[in-house]
Amino acid sequence: MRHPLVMGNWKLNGNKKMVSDLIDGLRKELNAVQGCGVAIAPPVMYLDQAQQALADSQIVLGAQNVDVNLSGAFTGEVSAEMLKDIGARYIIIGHSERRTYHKESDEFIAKKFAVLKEAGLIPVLCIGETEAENEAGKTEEVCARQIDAVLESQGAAAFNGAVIAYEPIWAIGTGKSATPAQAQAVHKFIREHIARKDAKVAEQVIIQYGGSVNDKNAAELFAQPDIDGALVGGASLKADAFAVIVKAAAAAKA
Ligand SMILES: O=C[C@H](O)COP(=O)(O)O
Repeated sequence: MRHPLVMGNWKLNGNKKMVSDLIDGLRKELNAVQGCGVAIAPPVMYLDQAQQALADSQIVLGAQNVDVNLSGAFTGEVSAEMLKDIGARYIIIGHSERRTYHKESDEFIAKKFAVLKEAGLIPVLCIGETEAENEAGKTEEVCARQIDAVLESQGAAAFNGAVIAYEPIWAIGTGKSATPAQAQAVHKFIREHIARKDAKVAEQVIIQYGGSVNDKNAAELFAQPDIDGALVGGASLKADAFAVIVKAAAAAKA
């Protein structure tokens, strides 16, 4: 039985006070929630502060990126071992903002996936199509290609214990979420695509939806059978809104 996971991607936002205030708020709001995994991915600069603030809570630390290299002359990078050392567990890779602004390819992201698995960390593999691809009817083709980069290099078993976040790019930060039916159709396709290689792996893999998830639309998204929680951007910066999303996931999958 899959458990939902709601993860907050803080992106390039925050400062020391905000980290402290937001985590205080989350701890209060989410104190008694059960049945839904919760993670936050603050900017790398604040991971240590966040980990200390999360002590003895059920909220798990995550991170927004990782390098493919483990150590050496790679200025500005952060390794899987460093993330592990600091206490992070869920690591976002392949976010469309990195694919776009940092020109990360499917193959490069697949390498990050392998590095994280090797380190015992949990990849949160973001996939999703642009608006033009969506309008051209290429959503499934794009998602399949992005997943295949991992499937073909590492096999279906690599998705054991991993997380996929389906994030249509046209829905990110736009206030225009995919409808529950639209998202469910793509999630079902993703699960079936993996099931062609390994049905057991496909059944357990957590497939989050991301893209303008908020406290108003979360419940109807989570009511869909293949939507296992969310990767939340903007709404993860407010403790009360994020808590409503987490509680909606817990209630939908109880
Ligand atoms: O990683 C999170 C996604 O990019 C969604 O961001 P958003 O909730 O602000 O649309």
